Parts: sequence; structure tokens; C-alpha cells
Amino acid sequence: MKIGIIGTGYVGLVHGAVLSSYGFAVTCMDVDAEKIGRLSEGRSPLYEPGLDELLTGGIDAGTLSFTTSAEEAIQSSDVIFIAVGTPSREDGSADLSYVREATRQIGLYANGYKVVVCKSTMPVGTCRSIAGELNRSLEARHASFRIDVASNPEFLRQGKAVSDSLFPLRVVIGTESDEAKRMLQTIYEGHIRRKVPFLYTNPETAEMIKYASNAFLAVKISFVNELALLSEKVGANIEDIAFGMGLDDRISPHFLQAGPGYGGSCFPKDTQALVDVSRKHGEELYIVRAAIAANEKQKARMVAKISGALSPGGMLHGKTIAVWGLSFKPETDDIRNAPSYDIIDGLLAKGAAVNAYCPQGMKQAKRLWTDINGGINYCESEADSARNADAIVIVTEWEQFRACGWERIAASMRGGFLFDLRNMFAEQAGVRRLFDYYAVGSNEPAYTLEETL
Ligand SMILES: NC(=O)C1=CN([C@@H]2O[C@H](COP(=O)(O)OP(=O)(O)OC[C@H]3O[C@@H](n4cnc5c(N)ncnc54)[C@H](O)[C@@H]3O)[C@@H](O)[C@H]2O)C=CC1
Ligand SMILES: O=C(O)[C@H]1O[C@H](OP(=O)(O)OP(=O)(O)OC[C@H]2O[C@@H](n3ccc(=O)[nH]c3=O)[C@H](O)[C@@H]2O)[C@H](O)[C@@H](O)[C@@H]1O
Repeated sequence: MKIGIIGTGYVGLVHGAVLSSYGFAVTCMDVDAEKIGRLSEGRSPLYEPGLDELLTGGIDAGTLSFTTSAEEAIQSSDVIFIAVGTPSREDGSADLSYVREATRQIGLYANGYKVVVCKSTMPVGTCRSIAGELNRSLEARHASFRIDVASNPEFLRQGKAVSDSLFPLRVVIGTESDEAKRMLQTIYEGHIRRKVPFLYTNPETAEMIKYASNAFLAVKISFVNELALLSEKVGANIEDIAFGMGLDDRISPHFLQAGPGYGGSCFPKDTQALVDVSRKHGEELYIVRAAIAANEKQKARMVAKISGALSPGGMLHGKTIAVWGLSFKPETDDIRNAPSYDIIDGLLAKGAAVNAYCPQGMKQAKRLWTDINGGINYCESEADSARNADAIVIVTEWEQFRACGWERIAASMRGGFLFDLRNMFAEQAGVRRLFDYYAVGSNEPAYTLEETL
């Protein structure tokens, strides 16, 4: 069975590389010629642990190829995954123009029976509308074959995309076509053998499972973040609260990590798109709406927390702040909707100078944050950014921050503040004692500079 992937971003590229490692012949197609050029040389355009090895393996084995030609990818494949972006429009609805274009090209170039699989996250009803559009195209061409469509949402996390693809927690297949179901079962045979739960539904249910899962996780994070703000006021500790809640397996300990607010290319856009769908159907999702609002509040509160501690009036003229971690989470170079953007923007608006450092996110930040880049001084390392700074703000919990030479860094600073927005060092007296230390969701007596001097 030959497989085509339309859209070689985080999802399409990882999915294609993983399927090629199973031995399928995979053709990955993208409209971005620069991306395809790099990939053809075996160089990944994005950072994802384990991906480089899979790419080289697939290219060397001859099972993975890349093209900018939709015609070639579509005509050479039996199963075509649509994995293009579905970003937010201004009004929060999902922009389906890339999906529509991919669909148009399949309708135009298909040269025999195909299964089209909707891998992108698409609002409920999209999969069925794609089927309708394809049928109309085939009718107009008087084609003698049909195309079946299935929804097969993706649940991988960035930073763990390869392992999540190899070892998913579940596979959801939403289709009314037995042939499409059978072909997807063949593709995912390894998961079936490993007894990964498979869920067969109609396309609408599959689409909703994806949005419901992301929205639920976003709600969980916003819930714990609001409790973190309250905890600071009432003298409680959010880390202990989350641990105490998580011991109940009906709640589970996962996704209860308080922080600066969720970010990324999916939670912000998918929660908004779900709210948009709910409004269009007259069934407003108040809880999801509240999670979105709480997330915005959380990012603003982080700026207020930093500025309030550094200056009684809240303005930051003359202060230099080192911001560590620009990517929306560790182990990715993706800065889409990263809380770091809002926090830096807020600090700059208050007059601060910002020294930024991120292990992987700086290249994209330099390219994409054109509106705030004038105010950011990008640095080579943690130490470089902290030299002569008044404060360090950890926005993303990169593991390498744990052992970055804290004594030396603290000694090189002008001020002594550490705002640990991920509570990385909440339990580590060795680092806390070097700073006026601020965590999220707790005001427990920190090891302040006065105490240690
Ligand atoms: N990033 C993630 O962790 C996850 C993303 N998803 C969903 O998967 C979809 C893709 O997301 P990402 O991979 O992050 O997006 P991305 O932005 O990294 O990649 C999308 C790719 O599609 C290409 N493209 C656009 N129109 C095209 C066309 N007509 N033909 C061929 N290529 C085209 C773009 O050039 C780009 O390379 C989205 O719907 C997203 O919500 C789902 C689960 C996880
Ligand atoms: O649809 C998607 O794109 C994907 O979205 C998320 O994956 P991802 O965005 O890669 O990353 P997460 O690990 O879920 O983190 C998202 C954001 O929430 C934040 N977060 C996460 C967990 C937590 O306890 N607290 C918290 O603040 C992270 O820092 C990050 O900013 C989901 O976890 C995936 O299952 C889904 O496939």
C-alpha cells in the first residue's frame, strides 16, 4: 500500500516518517519548496527528538520521498493523509482554506480509488464536507471510481511526537466506509497487535473526540492556574494541592502543573474553534470559554507579578530582565502562541529591556516576532542573558536550566530575582537560596537574599 501525506509540518512529517519506518512507501508533499528541498537532503526543517534518525532511515531505505507536486503525491498513493494546518481566523473559527486547497487538488488529480484521511484537526462536519466536495469533483470529471473519506485525528504532543506516534494511547477512526476502515487497519496493524485501543465511530464523533480532548486538557490547566493564583492569596501551595488532587485516580495527576498559561499551535486555536462551533449551533460551551479567558488572565498576571516585585510602581524602566525559554514547551522549537510572547510584550510595554535565551526557539522567534523583535536582545546562553540583569524569568522548563551553573549566574547579575514560572526549583533550596525566589501558586517563605546574607 502506498501512502501520500499532504502537509509536512509537525504532524505530517512525523506521521510520514513513522509510516515509512513500518516499510510503507510514503510520499510527503508540501507547497513549501524550501522545506521540501531541505527534507530531500535528509535535513529536518523542525526540531523533534528522534525525527532525524527516522528521516535518514526512511530516505536510505528508499521508503520515504518528498515532493512539491500534489499530482505526483496523489497519483502515486492509495491512501492520502491531509495534514495541513488549520489555524485560527481573527474571529476564532478554524481557517480551512489549506484543507480546501488540498481537497481540491485530490479531486483534480485522483486517478483511481483512494482513501482520504483527515489527520488535521478539523471542526465537526468538515470530513463529511470533504467527501461531498470530492464526489462533486469526480462527478464533474465523469470519473468511474470513488474516493472514501475517514477522520483519523492525531493526538501526538510536540517534543514527544515520534514516540507518541509510535506508541499512541488510542487510535480513533471515524468513517462509514468499510474499505477505508480496512486500509487504516492495515496501516496501523502494529498498534492493533500491541492492543492499543481502537475506536470506530462516525466522522463527526471522531472530529469531536479530538476537540473535546484538547479542550478538556486546556480546562484542566486553566483550572489549576486559577487555583494557583488563589493559593498565593490564601497561603496554600499549588504543587501540594495538585499532588493531593492527583492521588484520586478519577482526577489523575496529569495536566495539573501550574504555570504561565498554556500555549502552542493547538490548545489556543482548538478551544477557540470549538467555542465558535458551539456558538454556530446555539449551544455555547461556557466552561471552554472560561478556560480561554482564564488563560489570558494568567499570562497578564505573570507580567504583573514580575513588575510588582521589581518595582513598587510596576514600571520597569532601567530594568533588564533575562527571559529563559521562548518555545511554548520544552523539546520543541515551536513558538506559536507561546506564553513567552505575551510576557515579553508585557515587560517591554512596562519599559524593561529583555535579554532572551531559548535552547531551540530563538531562530523562529527572530523570524516571526517581527513586532516585538526590536525590543529583544537575543543571547547565546543562560549566562550570557543573565549578566548584569535584574531578574531571570523562567517561562519554559527546559531540562538544561537545572544545571546551568547557578552560583556563577547569580554572581554575575545586577539584581537577585528569579521568577520561576514553572516551579522548576520550588523544591531546590540550593538554587532558591541564591535569589529572591518567586514561584507560581505559593508564597511559602522562600530563601530570600536577606536570610542567606
Ligand atoms: N502540532 C501538533 O502537535 C499537532 C497538530 N495537529 C493538527 O494537525 C494539523 C497540522 O498541524 P502542524 O503539523 O502543527 O502544522 P504545520 O503548520 O507545522 O504544518 C502544516 C504544513 O502544511 C503545508 N501546507 C499548507 N497548505 C498545503 C497544501 N495545499 N498542500 C501541501 N501542503 C500544504 C504547510 O506548508 C506546512 O508545512 C493541524 O490541524 C493541527 O491542529 C494535531 C495534533 C498535534
Ligand atoms: O492537538 C495538538 O496539537 C496536541 O496538543 C497538545 O499537545 P502540545 O500542544 O504539543 O503540548 P502539551 O504538552 O499538551 O502542552 C500544551 C501547553 O500546555 C502547557 N501545560 C501542559 C500541562 C500542564 O500541566 N500545564 C501546562 O501549563 C504546556 O506548557 C504547553 O504550553 C495535546 O497534549 C496533544 O494530545 C494534542 O495532539
